[in-house]
Amino acid sequence: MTMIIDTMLILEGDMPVKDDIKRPLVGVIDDGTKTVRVVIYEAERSDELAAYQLDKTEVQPQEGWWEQDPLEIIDHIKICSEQAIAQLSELGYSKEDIVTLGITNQRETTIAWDKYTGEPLHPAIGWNDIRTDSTVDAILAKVPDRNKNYLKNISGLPISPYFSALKMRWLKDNVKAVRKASRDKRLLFGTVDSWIIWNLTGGPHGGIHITDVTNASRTLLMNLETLNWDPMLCRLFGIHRDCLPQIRSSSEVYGSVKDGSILDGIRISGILGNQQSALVGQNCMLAGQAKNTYRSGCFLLYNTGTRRVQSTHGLLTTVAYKLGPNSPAVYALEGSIAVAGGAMKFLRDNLKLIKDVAKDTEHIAGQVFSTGDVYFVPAFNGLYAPYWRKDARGIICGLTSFTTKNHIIRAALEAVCFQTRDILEAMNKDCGMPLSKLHVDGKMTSNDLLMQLQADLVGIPVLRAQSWDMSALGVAIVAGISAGVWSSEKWRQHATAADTFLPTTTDDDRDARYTKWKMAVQRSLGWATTKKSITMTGQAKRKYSTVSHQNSEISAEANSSAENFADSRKNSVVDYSTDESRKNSLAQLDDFKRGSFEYPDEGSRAYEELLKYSARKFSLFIPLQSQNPEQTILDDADYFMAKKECDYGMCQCCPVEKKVLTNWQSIEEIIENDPEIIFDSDDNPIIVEPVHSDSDRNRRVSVDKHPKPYEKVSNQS
Ligand SMILES: Nc1ncnc2c1ncn2[C@@H]1O[C@H](COP(=O)(O)OP(=O)(O)O)[C@@H](O)[C@H]1O
Ligand SMILES: O=P(O)(O)OC[C@H](O)CO
Repeated sequence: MTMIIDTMLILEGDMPVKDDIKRPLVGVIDDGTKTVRVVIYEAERSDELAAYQLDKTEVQPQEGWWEQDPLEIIDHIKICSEQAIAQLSELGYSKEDIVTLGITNQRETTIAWDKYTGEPLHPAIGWNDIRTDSTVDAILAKVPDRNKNYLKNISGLPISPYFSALKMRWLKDNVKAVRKASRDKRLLFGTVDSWIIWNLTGGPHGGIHITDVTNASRTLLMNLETLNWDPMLCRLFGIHRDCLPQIRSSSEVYGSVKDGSILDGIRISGILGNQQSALVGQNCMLAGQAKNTYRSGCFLLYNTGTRRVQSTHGLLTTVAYKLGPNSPAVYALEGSIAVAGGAMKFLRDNLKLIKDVAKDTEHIAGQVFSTGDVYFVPAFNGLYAPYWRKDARGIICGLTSFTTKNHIIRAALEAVCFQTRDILEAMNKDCGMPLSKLHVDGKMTSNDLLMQLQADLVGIPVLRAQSWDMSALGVAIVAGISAGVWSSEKWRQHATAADTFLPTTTDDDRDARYTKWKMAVQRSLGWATTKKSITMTGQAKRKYSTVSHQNSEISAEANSSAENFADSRKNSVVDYSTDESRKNSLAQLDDFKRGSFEYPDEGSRAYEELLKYSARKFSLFIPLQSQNPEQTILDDADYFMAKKECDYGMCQCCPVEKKVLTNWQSIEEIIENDPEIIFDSDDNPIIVEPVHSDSDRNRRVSVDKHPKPYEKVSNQS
């Protein structure tokens, strides 16, 4: 084959460029949950010219906690950039051909750092981290009816551990260095896009502290209408605006790289959260178009144009993109699924059922024709949309003596498809119009079996994108548009799906299977009990009683005996590590008429032993106030679930208005009347409460009123 070379374009020593036309290049930094990638595109082209990626170190210091090293992200970016740029020379390009950079990133993951030293003050708290369970409860306690949707009208989001405001609050409450930096006015907060851009543009030496509307819309601090930090939300979560980045559009020139790295001098002109970026990459830029990205999690975004649709079925309202400072924001409804590909890694790493995620899931699950009625709900960190149940936990149900690992692996794949159907059902209800086809992307979509199952279980064609990585492409387009090298119109012609999977099932089959899935979901709800979160969050010393189901009254006399018993044991070292000693300790408790039990001092060996073994072995721990002499474990779970339904506004019994209404006046009141904990110069907590005069007590606080003066009430060391 003869290759025609355009000598005008080729410098001595260079290899020919693709199509013999040398185009400007657009670089993308894509920080995902598990990997950092640098991709380089030719402008107006969806093919990757060069790419390099590195895996990140996953740190799970406790159950449910997911941390990342912010400095590793920056180091990986440097290495990936060097490696990707090195590939360019073989293609007749050089670094100088990169005219601009776009940044796309895992959303919600939160970093706190010192603006003068650039040091991270804590590892990044991952989007899927649920350490903030108790922070959520504390915030819910402040809002009427503990309604998790109370802030949805302003922010588009429910109050959930998923979003950054909760992570920021946790950092301020739990990390001394963060509190100190806040007091010294050195604290900067940001999602990963902000951290990366601040570092690229100079860090402590003039780095710019910015984010874009898509990332900001995932913090629970941005007002969806003003597209700015909402003063009420900032006060409710106790986050000072000075710590937060400036919110910019998704497509404009923000500045240039000034970090001495290989990228130095290149301008940055696009930022998009990775799911919004995939929406653009999939060319779903008209209202009514939707895409689903299957990676560790799975995220279905439905473009609603410039209209902000308020979901009443558990979806989020989020900013899809804003293509320039003067362009209008385009919004989307989002269904977020916490665990999709993550379940495959669980099968590989935890259950050891497979060795290679990509090969084995498709091959092994394909050896059976169905799951044999097995359902797998991978609610490892609770369930996101449309349920928003942080108390859900993973289950595999329907096991029989015929079940094999093939059925379980197939059930894990189907779980991704059923969760997608959950989202589509909610979207149909919110938008009133069923989706006619589903555009898909993400690494998992290379699994043909999964794609066919998806079409079969949702009953609409599934259109797989040409490349799995639409997230990187999306931000390349918006960065290219603002740099004047990419026209979205021209690019649209390239945006065709590679494969289509058509449904092969009947409506009845599909619906019967889906009904069973919902039964499985029901069974996963309410599983995480208070006992569990105590173990996970390290909250200490609460009074619990071990409950025997035949046991009835706890008289005042019994209580006082139990207290004496508890007092006498509080500081003694108890060994709970053997069955015998646990049995003895329980027998002793029984001797004291199964009364209240005081936890030993936190940090003592007895305490550690108790946490270690009680979670697994003790019959049941529930708070004293909730005792019900008649109850069985199942009754207790039912009670717990019914209560949560109401708390979370998911029940049928509460009126709809109650679930979505946000009353500005009462938010103001909540903030005004909420005692706040601040810290003195020695880092001792001081509780301050608003000063109330008698005449204040019955008066509603008006919206535009300045905060009341605070009075120091007590010192707690
Ligand atoms: N062929 C496949 N079949 C099923 N699951 C897959 C396949 N390929 C990748 N996965 C899963 O998809 C996810 C891919 O995620 P990836 O895009 O690498 O990272 P991120 O965590 O940054 O989203 C992983 O959790 C992996 O288990
Ligand atoms: O990196 P991913 O694909 O896991 O994306 C995570 C999402 O942005 C979380 O909202």
